[in-house]
Amino acid sequence: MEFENWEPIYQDILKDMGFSREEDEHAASILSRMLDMARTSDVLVLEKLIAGKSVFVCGNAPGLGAGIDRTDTTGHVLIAADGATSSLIERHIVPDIIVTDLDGDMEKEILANRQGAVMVVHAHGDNIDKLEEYVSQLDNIVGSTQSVPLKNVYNFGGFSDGDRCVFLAKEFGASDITLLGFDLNDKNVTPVKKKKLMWAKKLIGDIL
Ligand SMILES: Nc1ncnc2c1ncn2[C@@H]1O[C@H](COP(=O)(O)OP(=O)(O)OP(=O)(O)O)[C@@H](O)[C@H]1O
Ligand SMILES: Nc1nc2c(c(=O)[nH]1)N=C(CO)CN2
Ligand SMILES: [Mg+2]
Repeated sequence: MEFENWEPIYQDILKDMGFSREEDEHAASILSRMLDMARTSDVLVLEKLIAGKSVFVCGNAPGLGAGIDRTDTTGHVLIAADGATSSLIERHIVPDIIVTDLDGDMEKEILANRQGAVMVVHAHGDNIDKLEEYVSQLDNIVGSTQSVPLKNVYNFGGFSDGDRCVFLAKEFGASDITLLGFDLNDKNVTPVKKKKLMWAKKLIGDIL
């Protein structure tokens, strides 16, 4: 997605959530410098995995486990949103791609990464400590930001991990996208999470 089309939505999200663009941009520049020395993947790897393929995007709603258990995912590309990785790994399923701001079960994400999952690692104003802790432990990393893209830190559109998975699948030309483990009206969540899910509902509704 072109940043000029994403920017007005991003500004609305910042205002609603009370997040700072300056802090997001600071985090992106820190990630960019880290990636100069980290084990990265070419962004074309994502295109190769996704283009023309049928994609399952896994969100971390309580129903994810049951959703996976009644779905045959073989032959499909699996994209896991951060915490959703755990339910997959517990079932010995390795996602092809993990989209993460590094606040899921990182032990499980590192395990999945060692078994081949490409990591789309997101920098924002509130996860600089996580970037410092985990980037050096990961392999096959593509950097992402919700603000202005940099040479090695991309903005595919989307805000929280789940909706960024859907934007990623769209950006790289998935033939179709199926959501598993998404309950965007979940009432058993904190007020901040509720707002994030509301934005996810709007953003996904606009592009799916
Ligand atoms: N009911 C739900 N509860 C949690 N996540 C959900 C739900 N339904 C869909 N999702 C999607 O699953 C994604 C991954 O969930 P995860 O719990 O790892 O959250 P996150 O994006 O890291 O956000 P947070 O900053 O709140 O931790 C979310 O970004 C969200 O889009
Ligand atoms: N600044 C900021 N940006 C975010 C945050 C957050 O907590 N702070 N959480 C997200 C969830 O994936 C996505 N983006
Ligand atoms: Mg997260």
